[in-house]
Amino acid sequence: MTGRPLRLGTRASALATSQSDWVAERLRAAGYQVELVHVRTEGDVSRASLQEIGGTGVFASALRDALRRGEVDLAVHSLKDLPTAPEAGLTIAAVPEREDPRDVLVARDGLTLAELPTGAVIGTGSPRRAAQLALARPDVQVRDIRGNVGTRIDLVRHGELDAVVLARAGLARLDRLADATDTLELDVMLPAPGQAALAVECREADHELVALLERTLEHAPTRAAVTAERAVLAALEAGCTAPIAALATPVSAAPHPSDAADGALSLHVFVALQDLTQRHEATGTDPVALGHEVAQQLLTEQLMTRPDPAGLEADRSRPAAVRGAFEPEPDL
Ligand SMILES: NCc1[nH]cc(CCC(=O)O)c1CC(=O)O
Repeated sequence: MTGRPLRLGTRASALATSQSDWVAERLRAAGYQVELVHVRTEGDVSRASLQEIGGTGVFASALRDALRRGEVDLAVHSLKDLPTAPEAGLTIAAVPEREDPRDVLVARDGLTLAELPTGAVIGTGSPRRAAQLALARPDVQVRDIRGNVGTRIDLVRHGELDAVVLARAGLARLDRLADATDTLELDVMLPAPGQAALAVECREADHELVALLERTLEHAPTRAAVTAERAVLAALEAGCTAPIAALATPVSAAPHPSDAADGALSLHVFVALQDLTQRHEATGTDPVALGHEVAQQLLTEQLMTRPDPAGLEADRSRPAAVRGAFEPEPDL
């Protein structure tokens, strides 16, 4: 690590570049030399839908290959786009402090979600967002869209859609927060597991670099929160294919802010399975155990309350939750 700059592999998209630049700047401020190396990924090249090109991790895999081949030393991912399975030979050496995890609406004429007229068309490629929109506004239409943040906002600008839903963190990183017309509160729109957090990955065997990244970039409360959120995802992915939202926050009921450092987390989870939507909340101190506990509660409840297929067919009056496989949110 002495002498030679650290090679940070990045995709060329505006969001990936801004995230990589942010990490590079932090490392430079700590006294290290960093150079950015552009890596092309299948997710950037292909216009096919994410499901066609293989689902999870299409953006991460080319970066990971470059890491394993030794072409780059570290890579920055949006944590919510990373599959939960650990990657042999690589490690997430640091999870920096997350941004505001909420989703926002970018709507025409400065409209909020509540102000959109009946029948308004809202674009999103995320079954998680579609399911929660259907609950909050059963009267709007959800249209499946793809593309990076700029492309999505342009669909509203050009009048093809009334609104799109995006992660506030993505807009913040692109310095486009001014485009947001409404911040969706957590009781309306729970974010994806890991949303607004970054993962800084490197080779497990680069012990010096692992220690350097941890020292310079790691934020323990964010790591604990996303660990709980991803534990839910990992546990539920095995057993169901529903859209999943999860957010862990430090329990802040403590009378003195310093008491919150005892590590207690509150974990909120939303799952939409056909006509059945469930929300759960639990508190605990062990992130993985907490995630598994909530996943188990959801699976048990689902087995007990799942309506029979005939009932599902007959009851068309309920909000149309999304009937699709879980997919990590596409594009960028
Ligand atoms: N899958 C797309 C993606 N991946 C990360 C972000 C935003 C930043 C983040 O959530 O960390 C976005 C865009 C979006 O969902 O609006």
